[in-house]
Amino acid sequence: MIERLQVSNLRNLTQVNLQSTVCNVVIGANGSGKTSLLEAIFLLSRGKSFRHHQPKRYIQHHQNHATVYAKLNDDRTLAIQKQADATTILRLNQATVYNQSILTEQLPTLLIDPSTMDMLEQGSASRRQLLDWLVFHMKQGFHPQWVAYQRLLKQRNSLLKKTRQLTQVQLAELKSWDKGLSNHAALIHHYREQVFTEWQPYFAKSVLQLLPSYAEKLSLSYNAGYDTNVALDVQLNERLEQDLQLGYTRIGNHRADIHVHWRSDNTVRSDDVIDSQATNTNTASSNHEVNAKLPTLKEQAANVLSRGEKKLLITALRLSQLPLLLNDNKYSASFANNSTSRATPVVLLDDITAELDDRAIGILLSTLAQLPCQVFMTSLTDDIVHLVNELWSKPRLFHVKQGQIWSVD
Ligand SMILES: Nc1ncnc2c1ncn2[C@@H]1O[C@H](COP(=O)(O)OP(=O)(O)OP(=O)(O)O)[C@@H](O)[C@H]1O
Repeated sequence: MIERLQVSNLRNLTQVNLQSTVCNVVIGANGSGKTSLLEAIFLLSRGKSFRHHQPKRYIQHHQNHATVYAKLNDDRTLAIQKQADATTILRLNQATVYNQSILTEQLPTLLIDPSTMDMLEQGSASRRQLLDWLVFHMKQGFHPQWVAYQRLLKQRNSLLKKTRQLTQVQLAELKSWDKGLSNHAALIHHYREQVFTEWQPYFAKSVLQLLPSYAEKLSLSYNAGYDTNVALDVQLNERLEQDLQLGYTRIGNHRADIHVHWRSDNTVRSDDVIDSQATNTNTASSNHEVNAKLPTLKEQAANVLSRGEKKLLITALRLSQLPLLLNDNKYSASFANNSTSRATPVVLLDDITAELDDRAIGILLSTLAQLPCQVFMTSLTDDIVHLVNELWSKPRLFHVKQGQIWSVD
């Protein structure tokens, strides 16, 4: 859990130094710096912003670098410095580290914010990242495979981009990359599929809590990005001509996706049946018939749900990952070996009241309050403070104005 957080030169946060607790509520007007605070924590955990890829966008104007430092409750310290030329300096317990995944492992962050609310309609990247966040934290072997796969994919794509006609030497090189890609792909798919299978019942439970009228109607499916019954290199070989024309690799783990499906109830109530039969004098059907069958409709949930319901669905997708991660033995064991406590996930909830009604906010917060995680939530008003006080003991309340943050208690 983050006990102390220091941020400097990130957007309008010139110097922030705050002591945090399990539940932290950050209140301020539009443009005051609330999201920037969550962005700082996310940057420390993931090495990138959730708003802009280029550091110069979030480094404070006229400054060379932005820095985020956190001291955790077991005295571990984490720090990141991002420079305008995208150079990154990472520190764990004051020692320089060269791999962001080391900090990510120490500080798992889960973001629920309005900008990800169209992830159901967008391309597959954000949905794939959702699954990969879980896989990263639950399967230690996943990350090295993923890094190796990405490296080979990059080489392959730059060759495909360069030419439409391969020389014999290039073809041989491409085939050896494809072999490597195929081996990594099989393992990446294996990890993803395992985690996906474990995730499904947790998702169903979250839907039951957050969207009870859709319980049993919403389901998840995982698409590996290629036909997993055939080795990836065989498929890449078969469609090499098409990839050469496209200039990139069309199939593989990098195209994996998660879909949320909505399925209609295929029965209608008995009185509906009676009503519809009343207009049909020729029918011989009995009025006692209870369940009439209608064809089951199935389509992408995004086409059916309202905006508020979509937000709840995305919240359910993210929130359902936390109890799974916390119940996962490997996740707990990996931290038991070399530290006094496992990493407490940090949930970042931006603009909590946007598009959610009071009932949904109540369910979301009470679900979070039951999980052993740390929460930073932002809000324009203090309407939620009363509820937060009921659910958490000693939450901390912060006010933000023009990049200045102070604790109210
Ligand atoms: N690179 C930058 N340097 C300095 N200030 C910046 C930079 N980028 C953005 N800002 C400013 O930082 C301020 C804080 O933005 P932020 O998105 O954190 O506000 P917010 O409190 O979350 O607002 P809202 O409630 O409207 O979402 C904005 O006023 C913005 O103009």
